Amino acid sequence: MRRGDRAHAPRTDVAADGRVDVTTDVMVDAVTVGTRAGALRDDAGAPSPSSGGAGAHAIVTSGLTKRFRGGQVAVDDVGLAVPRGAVYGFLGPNGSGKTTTIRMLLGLVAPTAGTWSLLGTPMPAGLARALPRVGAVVEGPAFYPYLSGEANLRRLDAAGPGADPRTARARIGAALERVGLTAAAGKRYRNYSLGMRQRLAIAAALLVPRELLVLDEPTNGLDPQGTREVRTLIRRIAEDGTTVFVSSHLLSEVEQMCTHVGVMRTGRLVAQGPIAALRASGGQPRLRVETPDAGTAAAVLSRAGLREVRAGDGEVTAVAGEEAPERLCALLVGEGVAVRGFGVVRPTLEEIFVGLTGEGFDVGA
Ligand SMILES: Nc1ncnc2c1ncn2[C@@H]1O[C@H](COP(=O)(O)OP(=O)(O)OP(=O)(O)O)[C@@H](O)[C@H]1O
Repeated sequence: MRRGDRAHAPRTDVAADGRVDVTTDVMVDAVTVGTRAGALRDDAGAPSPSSGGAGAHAIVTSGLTKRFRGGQVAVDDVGLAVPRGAVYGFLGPNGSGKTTTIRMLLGLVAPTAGTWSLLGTPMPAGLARALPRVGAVVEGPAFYPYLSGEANLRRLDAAGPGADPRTARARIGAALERVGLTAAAGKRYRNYSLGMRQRLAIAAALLVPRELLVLDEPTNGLDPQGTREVRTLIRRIAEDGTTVFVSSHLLSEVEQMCTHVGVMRTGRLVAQGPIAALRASGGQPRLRVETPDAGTAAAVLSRAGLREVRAGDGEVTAVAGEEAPERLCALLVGEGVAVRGFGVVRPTLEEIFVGLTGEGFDVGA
């Protein structure tokens, strides 16, 4: 990962506060961040929507923009690159433009500017060709409360394009099985928990084989149990080879189930890349010592050659470096430091985002 490299078609903006923001159309297997310092990425070629993203990407957008009547820019120059096989977390606070982006991707609303491709097919010309390979739960299908889950799927299946009635039973059975609702197939929809309802919606999207599944906030409003169920299901679907593009306003959730992340803030994509690369970009792990003797501990660690030693109230931190933690612990104790807690901590994704973008990450806002 190199700081300062510029991704494909870089554009430099100077904001009113003098902040220099280098953003890019798209990125590939790397982290791209709009930061004060500039873009951050690995060296890689960039996919382009017009070439269908070179086939390696399920979604590519370039300069995707939506300005609503009245002038509000909901999505501003967004360059997504979603590799095939990824579970891509589209993260951002409420109102940051996630749903509008998803609606544009699926052809539900026309972009004001920009280009995009789905499964290697330039849009919107290829919508009819690509959409049958894309499952989506955006607004949620309308289910009848008095019908069972299975009966609801039967209705949706019959209405689906090209559904062969001879294979409907097997198709519905497989979809229910896939989302873990076989045992509850005969139960009325109105008696389903919220988690079961969400899984049924996903089953409806999977009635035919899909290469890409797009889910808009699938765990919104679910209790912890329902959230776990949906998270597990998403992982399983991805293991079967389907690319999943899932929006969320919860960083912890994205961290738990996604391989890649794109972060939206006020309509702009401010960071994007594999979670592992993003984590690695956050710097080295830090040693954290809880002690009432912070001054002494800091001196001992400095003498031991540790960098960035910081003494706070009841704790000392430093870059962990090469030294074995157990040796450092023994050293501290040997110097008479009362060690109450000792560990090596990695920066959280939230801390990394703040470090990279220079802004807080208040996704709950
Ligand atoms: N049809 C519309 N007309 C005008 N403004 C709109 C319209 N749809 C969305 N917006 C505005 O665009 C911005 C982005 O909304 P969007 O729903 O895409 O965000 P989001 O990140 O999905 O948030 P949420 O999770 O709350 O839906 C918001 O300020 C919203 O009020």
